[in-house]
Amino acid sequence: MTFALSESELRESELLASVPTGLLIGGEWRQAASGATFDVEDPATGKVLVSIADAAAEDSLAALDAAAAAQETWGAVAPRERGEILRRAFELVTERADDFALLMTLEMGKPLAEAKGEVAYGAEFLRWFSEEAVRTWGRYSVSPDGKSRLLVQKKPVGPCLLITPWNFPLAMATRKIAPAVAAGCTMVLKPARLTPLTSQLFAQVLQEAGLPAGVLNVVPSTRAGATTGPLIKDSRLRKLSFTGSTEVGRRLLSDASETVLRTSMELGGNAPFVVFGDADIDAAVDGAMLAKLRNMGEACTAANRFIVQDSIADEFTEKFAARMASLNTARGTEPDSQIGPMIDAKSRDKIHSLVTDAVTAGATVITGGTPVDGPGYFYPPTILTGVTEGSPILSEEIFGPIAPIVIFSTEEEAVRLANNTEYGLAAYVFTRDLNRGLRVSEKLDTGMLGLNAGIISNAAAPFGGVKQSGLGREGGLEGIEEYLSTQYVGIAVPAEA
Ligand SMILES: NC(=O)c1ccc[n+]([C@@H]2O[C@H](COP(=O)([O-])OP(=O)(O)OC[C@H]3O[C@@H](n4cnc5c(N)ncnc54)[C@H](O)[C@@H]3O)[C@@H](O)[C@H]2O)c1
Ligand SMILES: O=CCCC(=O)O
Repeated sequence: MTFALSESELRESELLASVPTGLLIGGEWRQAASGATFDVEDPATGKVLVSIADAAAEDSLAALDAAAAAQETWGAVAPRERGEILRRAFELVTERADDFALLMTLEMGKPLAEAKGEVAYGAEFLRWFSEEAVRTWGRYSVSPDGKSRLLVQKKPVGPCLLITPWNFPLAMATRKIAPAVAAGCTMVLKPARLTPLTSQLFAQVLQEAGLPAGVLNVVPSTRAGATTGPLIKDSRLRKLSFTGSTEVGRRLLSDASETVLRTSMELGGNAPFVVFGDADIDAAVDGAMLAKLRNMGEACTAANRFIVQDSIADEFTEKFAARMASLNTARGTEPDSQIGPMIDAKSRDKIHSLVTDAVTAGATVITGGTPVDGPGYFYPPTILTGVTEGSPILSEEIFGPIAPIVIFSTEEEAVRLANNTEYGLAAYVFTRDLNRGLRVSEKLDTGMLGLNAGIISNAAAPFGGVKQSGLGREGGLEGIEEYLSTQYVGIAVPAEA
């Protein structure tokens, strides 16, 4: 007996069939040397979407050979030409926004509307760095004693290893690839094992946009450490840019120290969301929904701890809980889906154990708190009150739609609670008092802060953290600097004619 595919199933299978399944090495799509492949699954159903080549060390070394061979020629390409490739890639990604969005929803689970938001956000890095490619300024100056001249010039840092996470499969890739292209670097990209398909499609689009062979090489793999380790030890590699957990970042930093490899580390977060008694409560609830539920809470910028002043805590909690409880949890391809599945069973189970530990320690569940039955790794939006200080849910990155609320009474206490974490990526502050907002922003140890704003990500802004949230910045004027090295040339005073 045969069953006809529905229109949406047909669209999904056509799109999946169009994604390259090989490794991209030196401009060619090829199988892994061992012939190994791995399955990519849909987290909403657990079904296999497609199988792709599984790179091992010999493949990633071949990718580095290709990147190293292409570096000199690529570094000499005119900045305007590099910028125009990025601009064409921006246009192609934008034209194919529906394909990229559906692919991300299929492999990562986020609702289609969110996936479309990520396409727009991810594409902005291509546009932004297409404009920055021609602005890598050096300088020429007279030395203070007048006895020489100082020329400072910027050069591409050289072949880079880029390692990306699963939560924003397009934007985390474009945020690294676009500045590397703009700066004239060649690359080996190792996308996350759980979401390699978006990077595969994006690499194909870059080829269409005119990126020369060998500039970008892509090696999806199930053995991340074994595949990338030999590259980190190889003196031809000049830069490692990693986005992922603090735990893995710490390990990579240690490995990179052997060759004193230049690194950028975009790591985990534990963002406080502070609401003062003088805040516009409805605006704070709108902000809380964005800061907590963007990407179902699977974002490094996600509000992880809600720190709310006692005078407005009941009103804020009631309004926030009503909004959280009203959301529809469903496969991201369903038109009414607002919350898709968590990425995998391990992630869903970790979230649930943080919730149950908090409850055992005395917290109250206001809404949610129980995994959704059935296929897929769904967890409902959840609010906890009465969470005790020292509870793991306040110190660990939750990475799910859970909002623990703690109450404070003075500004000093709010700052102390907010800073009580090893992380320092993002924070959010809601107050009508601008002076207070600025005063508190100066006291919070984070790389980024939303003042009366629940979303801060922007290609034109320097994204990154302090403390154990990482090193370096992506996006903004700063982003291209991560891919440039500075060379100083001391020049004798020009001789008299
Ligand atoms: N600061 C940021 O900009 C930012 C952005 C997105 C995600 N993140 C963080 O990423 C984490 C979620 O992503 P994840 O679960 O994919 O993180 P992860 O650290 O498990 O994996 C990230 C990437 O590193 C690879 N990897 C894992 N072990 C490795 C090893 N030993 N050697 C080399 N590569 C290795 C993975 O395959 C993946 O490609 C969260 O902590 C989140 O906060 C940070
Ligand atoms: O997960 C963290 C990255 C999210 C972002 O770029 O806004």
